[in-house]
Amino acid sequence: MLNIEQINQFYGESHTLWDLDLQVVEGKCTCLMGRNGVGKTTLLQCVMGLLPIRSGEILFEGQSLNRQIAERRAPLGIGYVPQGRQIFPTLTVEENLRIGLPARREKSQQIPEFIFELFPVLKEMLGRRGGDLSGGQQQQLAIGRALVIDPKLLILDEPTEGIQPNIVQEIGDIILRLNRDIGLTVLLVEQKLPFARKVADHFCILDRGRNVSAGAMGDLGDDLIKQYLTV
Ligand SMILES: Nc1ncnc2c1ncn2[C@@H]1O[C@H](COP(=O)(O)OP(=O)(O)OP(=O)(O)O)[C@@H](O)[C@H]1O
Repeated sequence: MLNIEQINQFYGESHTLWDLDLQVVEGKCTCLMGRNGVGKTTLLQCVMGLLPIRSGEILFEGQSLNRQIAERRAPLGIGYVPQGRQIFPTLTVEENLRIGLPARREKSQQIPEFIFELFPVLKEMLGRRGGDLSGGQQQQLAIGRALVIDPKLLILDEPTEGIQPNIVQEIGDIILRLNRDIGLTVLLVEQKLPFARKVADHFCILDRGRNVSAGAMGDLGDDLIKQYLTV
């Protein structure tokens, strides 16, 4: 569904992503892993059109995203939950959710009810300002906001970062439900190994901007973990 082919990315003169390939298979959950600073967020931002690539190609459903502006991603069906959530703190929960409505593939003025089935807390807090929510509730809002566009591919950047354990569990269950029951394709960055093992079918490990290993989650063994993931 998403094919990244030989991309190179630079911050100024600093070469950050090197000839990087990644395949995200339709209907599966792929977890991007690696230590801090290896380029995971940079890669997601390239996919979202928020950072330019110098060479290579990013294809979504066979169509090149290289020359498409960032705003085209949502109408094509790519939902994005950025690192740190980036909800609008002074807007209400409802206003945060409504932001995605114009980008829905099937136009609607209504926030889809299934978002409130997944996250009942958002319905209870519709009139609250985003900034007044707890970290876990903000993460649920960020995921809900990405789902408003009715995505085919959901991209999440460290959805469990700084979240209390019971909400981490809930977010894991929701990713599983979206992926396995509803068939949504998922690409996520995740550093917590048990969480990654629970939700993902495939892994891809980055090290210093390169894809150094990829495969089925069941094949992620101790050697790889020791070499590339433990601190
Ligand atoms: N705006 C920027 N300008 C210059 N260098 C940057 C910028 N953002 C990130 N970098 C550098 O690019 C490299 C990759 O960073 P990136 O945030 O993509 O890594 P990451 O794997 O997502 O790390 P983390 O797990 O800490 O979020 C790092 O060396 C980082 O310092």
